[in-house]
Amino acid sequence: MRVSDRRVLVPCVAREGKVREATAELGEALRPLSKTVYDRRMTDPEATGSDSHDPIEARIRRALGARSIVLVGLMGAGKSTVGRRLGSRLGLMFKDADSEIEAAANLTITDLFAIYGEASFREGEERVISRLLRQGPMVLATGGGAFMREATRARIAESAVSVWLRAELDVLMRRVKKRNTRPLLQTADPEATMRELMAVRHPVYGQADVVVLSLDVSHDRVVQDVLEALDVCLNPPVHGVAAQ
Ligand SMILES: Nc1ncnc2c1ncn2[C@@H]1O[C@H](COP(=O)(O)OP(=O)(O)OP(=O)(O)O)[C@@H](O)[C@H]1O
Ligand SMILES: O=C(O)C1=C[C@@H](O)[C@@H](O)[C@H](O)C1
Ligand SMILES: [Mg+2]
Repeated sequence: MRVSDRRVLVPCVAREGKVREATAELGEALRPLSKTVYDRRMTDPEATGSDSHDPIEARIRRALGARSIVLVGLMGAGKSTVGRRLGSRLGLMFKDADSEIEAAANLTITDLFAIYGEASFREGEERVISRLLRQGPMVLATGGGAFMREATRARIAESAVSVWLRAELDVLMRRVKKRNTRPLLQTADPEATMRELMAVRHPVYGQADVVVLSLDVSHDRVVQDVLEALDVCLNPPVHGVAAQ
């Protein structure tokens, strides 16, 4: 089953640490049981799709196979810092597209924008992400604008599970104030700029497979929310099937 196939996969939304399933286009009864769950249900009709003795990290790794986890979202959402911790929980390599672009160009993003302009940065970003996606499985933190590019979204859908780290404006602004290395926010009114970016980008970030709120809580709490949301998406609980 492909995660990008929304006809069969339930998009998941984590709200305030509590993972819940959003709408599924297919009814629950149409979702096939895995052989293991089917066997377990012979003796325990209440059994669900996940095995409590099987650590969440192992379940996710197994369901991912060769696919990567790609984090998307605005500047300050936590893609880099949460992503690194997520990679370490899952035993997956972590890559940050922004750092990879800087390494490839031997320039900072600020200098790349200043010398070559944003359009050239975006082309480089598309190429770097495409290369990284071929090197998975990994946890990949993208730059805030990367998912806005259709070709990049298509590549991510083919070879990864995408996670939108969604944060409120005040949380983002508190976080981005720590550094002045983001060219797009070097404006007279960075908060207004961020608000405009939210209006344009949120509908596109909303195409990600999984949405997790990046709340004003510890990094580790957000990592746990991402793991739980991924688990629900990749290993959906089985409900509503009558006992045999
Ligand atoms: N859950 C969190 N709790 C506390 N601080 C956080 C949390 N998430 C992110 N931060 C802090 O916010 C800042 C930005 O985080 P991070 O760099 O991970 O964001 P990003 O999505 O990669 O955006 P950018 O690439 O623009 O920095 C960092 O200082 C980070 O430590
Ligand atoms: O949101 C954006 O468009 C950007 C975010 C950063 O991660 C960098 O990729 C760059 O500063 C552009
Ligand atoms: Mg980052």
